[in-house]
Amino acid sequence: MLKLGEKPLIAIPVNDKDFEETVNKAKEKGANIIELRIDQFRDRNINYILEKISFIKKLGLYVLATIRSKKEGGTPISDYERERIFKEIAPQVDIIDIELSSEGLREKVIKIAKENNCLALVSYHDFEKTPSKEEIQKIIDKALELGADIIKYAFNVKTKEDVARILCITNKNKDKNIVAIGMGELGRITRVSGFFFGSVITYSYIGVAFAPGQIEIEKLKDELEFYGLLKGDK
Ligand SMILES: O=C1C[C@@](O)(C(=O)O)C[C@@H](O)[C@@H]1O
Repeated sequence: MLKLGEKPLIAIPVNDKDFEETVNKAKEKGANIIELRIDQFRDRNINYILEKISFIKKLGLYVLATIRSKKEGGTPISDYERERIFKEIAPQVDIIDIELSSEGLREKVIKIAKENNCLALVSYHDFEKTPSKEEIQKIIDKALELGADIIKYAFNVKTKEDVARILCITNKNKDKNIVAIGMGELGRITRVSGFFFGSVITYSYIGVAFAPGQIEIEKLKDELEFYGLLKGDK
């Protein structure tokens, strides 16, 4: 099983366009996790998805399965379809991502993850703002109450105070498995510095960024190296 917190983990989101080329490059460039953004796949046939998972695992990379809801930046897929896909692929993946806002489905998906020895990653995205520290703490506490193994929050950063708030609340919760992301240019710094404050995974990219402020993997690795993070120093 994936060990969190031992060293910074780099996740590369992919869809099924240029899949093998991107995943091979991710392996070559030192990524640890491939996030399958199944919501962006052109084909969501189970065997097609399982082939992708097998390709990733043969390279010794971990698989994070995400079927992002429309309201949090994904594409329109029914909860029934999302549950069906997660059920079918759970035995083969390492982490499953489900939004805190997917009420009803979230409980089922967390149960599916635990029944299949996957880590349940409960995620929260706010593309408008960075909430208050009290609101962020409520997000963390609710995710934990639901049984999350990992809590991810990705907020739109508008000010340096937003950056400070994200890092401080992450530091306050560093005993938990937190993935802290400040989205946008100003938030970019969190994608490296988050590891100093307890964040366990950062999302990078090869080719085209999946979200605002992502850092290309070679530049990210240089920055992690420069700040002594690759040695596991926190
Ligand atoms: O939730 C996240 C984080 C992310 O949005 C980012 O900001 O890097 C990228 C998404 O693919 C992933 O599911």
